[in-house]
Amino acid sequence: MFSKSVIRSSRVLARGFASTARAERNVAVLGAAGGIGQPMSLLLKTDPLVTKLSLYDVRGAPGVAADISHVNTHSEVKGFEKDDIGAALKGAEIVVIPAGVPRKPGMTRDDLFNTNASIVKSLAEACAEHCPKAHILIISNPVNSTVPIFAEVYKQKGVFDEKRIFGVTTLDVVRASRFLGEIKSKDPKDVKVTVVGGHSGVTIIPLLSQVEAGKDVSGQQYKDLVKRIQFGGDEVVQAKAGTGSATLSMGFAGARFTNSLIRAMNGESNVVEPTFVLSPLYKDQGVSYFASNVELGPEGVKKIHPVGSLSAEEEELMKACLPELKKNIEKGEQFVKA
Ligand SMILES: NC(=O)C1=CN([C@@H]2O[C@H](COP(=O)(O)OP(=O)(O)OC[C@H]3O[C@@H](n4cnc5c(N)ncnc54)[C@H](O)[C@@H]3O)[C@@H](O)[C@H]2O)C=CC1
Ligand SMILES: O=C([O-])CC(=O)C(=O)O
Repeated sequence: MFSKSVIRSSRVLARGFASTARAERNVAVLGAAGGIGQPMSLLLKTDPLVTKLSLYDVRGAPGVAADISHVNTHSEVKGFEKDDIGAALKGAEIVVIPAGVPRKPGMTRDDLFNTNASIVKSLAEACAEHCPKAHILIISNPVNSTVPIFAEVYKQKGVFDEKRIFGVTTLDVVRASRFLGEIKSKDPKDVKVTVVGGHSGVTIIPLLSQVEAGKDVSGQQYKDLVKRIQFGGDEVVQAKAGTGSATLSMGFAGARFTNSLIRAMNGESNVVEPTFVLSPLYKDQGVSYFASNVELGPEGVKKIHPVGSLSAEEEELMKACLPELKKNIEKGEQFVKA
């Protein structure tokens, strides 16, 4: 699953290992025993760029850690019990957060707000105390609200750094590439679709007009493809029939984003991923967070790319996205301010 540049980067690290210290990259996962947490932690264990993995959950993390620690890669894995979050976060450079409840059929992501807002707020308080400089990768839904919640807690604690808080929207990008590749009979690795906006329903905007393979998709096929990308999460929720939402594909997507960030932290240039961050792009319309292509660097966000030129259809998608996104963001901010 890792790109040629990762393999190159890890070989550089491996070559340097005999004579120089390996770049330490400590990753903590909060919610590590869950449906996403387990496969994502396994993939992180297989990532040569991760050197230490701290697995935390309110239940079951030591067992998951014991299991994963037997995989024969060089990284060290430790599991932490409910009351040990401080120890789990100590020294973490990247904290990936899939803690919280998933959807059941008939629910929207916003229906998760009441439960997950409190979980994310308490985890933000713990991160602010124990690893305020770590990069934070938020997976817990509703991402459009949980990212502002996390940021507001950090502002209150005086440790906010807009460059280090990311909403993980990689699954939308993974789906867009897979679904477009499928209808065009192309290898998804050659079909890179930028997905902008947020992470729920109409706030998800795939920019198909900017991809060679997507330019000529039109009419009903275009509508169906956009709908499938926007509501791909529902497809999985329905198929799982009450037992949860996407976990395995999300584990893959979360590990991919983490790997991209580490490569950028290790000095690789031009590492670009769509992600939901504090953004100037639609600030004038009251939308303070927005997912777009972001160049990553050692300090996190290096450069936020503009969305580029939009087709008439994409302009319409943007009109539907912005008011919904604004509402979701404000709801998250108000939760902490109140
Ligand atoms: N950003 C995205 O693209 C996606 C986000 N999600 C979201 O990810 C979240 C997790 O989904 P699943 O792993 O399927 O759920 P799950 O229920 O299988 O796992 C969640 C884990 O979080 C743990 N947890 C609960 N409160 C915690 C706390 N305070 N501290 C640490 N751990 C805590 C639980 O014990 C459980 O092990 C959901 O909110 C879901 O909607 C799911 C798929 C894609
Ligand atoms: O649909 C859900 O609830 C989980 C999710 O965010 C996704 O699969 O994109």
